[in-house]
Amino acid sequence: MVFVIKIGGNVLDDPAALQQFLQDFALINGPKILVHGGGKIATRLGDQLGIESKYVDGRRITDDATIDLVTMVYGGLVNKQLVAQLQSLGCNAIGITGADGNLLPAVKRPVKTIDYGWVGDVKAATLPVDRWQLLLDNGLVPVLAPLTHDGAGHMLNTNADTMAATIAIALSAQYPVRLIYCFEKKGILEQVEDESSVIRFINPDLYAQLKAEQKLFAGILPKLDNAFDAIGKGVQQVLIGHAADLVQNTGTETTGTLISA
Ligand SMILES: Nc1ncnc2c1ncn2[C@@H]1O[C@H](COP(=O)(O)OP(=O)(O)O)[C@@H](O)[C@H]1O
Ligand SMILES: CC(=O)N[C@@H](CCC(=O)OP(=O)(O)O)C(=O)O
Repeated sequence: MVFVIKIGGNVLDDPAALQQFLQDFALINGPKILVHGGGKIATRLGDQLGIESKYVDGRRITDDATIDLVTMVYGGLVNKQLVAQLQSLGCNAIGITGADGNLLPAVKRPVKTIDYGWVGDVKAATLPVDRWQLLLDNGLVPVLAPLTHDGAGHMLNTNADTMAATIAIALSAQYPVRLIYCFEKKGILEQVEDESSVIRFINPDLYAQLKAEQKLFAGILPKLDNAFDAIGKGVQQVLIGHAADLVQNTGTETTGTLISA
């Protein structure tokens, strides 16, 4: 089993929660990949530099100044701090973006009604699975920043949830894969303020119902879209759960919200 694990911005921004998560991640046996976000940190550093953050449908509008900002923040600061922390825990992390080794080819999102700027779209079919296998077979643990490139010399800002789903889909042709989205809540919650209201299993019908009841909003919507896309394209299991529950969620008795084929 390969674990593709995504860690989101709220946990990255909480040093104690992050330290616990990385300790747990380091202990997972077998091949694993960590995909990280960092939107919240980029927004804060952008504010300090006078670069305003604008989002449409959960995707950051990425102009010239913003692509430089996120390349520095995601590809530099966040990625390398994660690698250093994992190395200190005995985990042989190798920090990369989708541009490195052309591991995650992308195209610049075409302008339709909205111009997202330097934002990348990725497709599982273009992923060089054999090159990922080279890393995994040699015991390296890829730590992937949410950046790709356009093949014409530009970096592209790319949603971390979508990158994790895309990698999981591509690898699922070769391995059983569990995709785990770790964030700061116990799972998809029936009532967002009530951590005891975890919905243990979700399918497209329940998703549509919860959406109609307006029980889901903001970042959880694209996360679920990515999760269902992954299941529809061959990933065996997707788990959405708390970063602090990672150990349990890599076992057989999971907690959090499970979506399975
Ligand atoms: N029903 C729900 N259950 C859990 N989270 C929800 C729900 N509805 C909305 N959310 C929001 O979705 C957010 C998670 O999405 P996002 O901020 O994009 O996470 P991350 O940055 O970790 O990927 C939660 O912090 C929460 O505020
Ligand atoms: C295109 C796009 O929106 N990219 C995201 C990439 C970071 C990310 O996904 O971070 P979280 O998972 O922490 O939200 C952004 O810049 O916010």
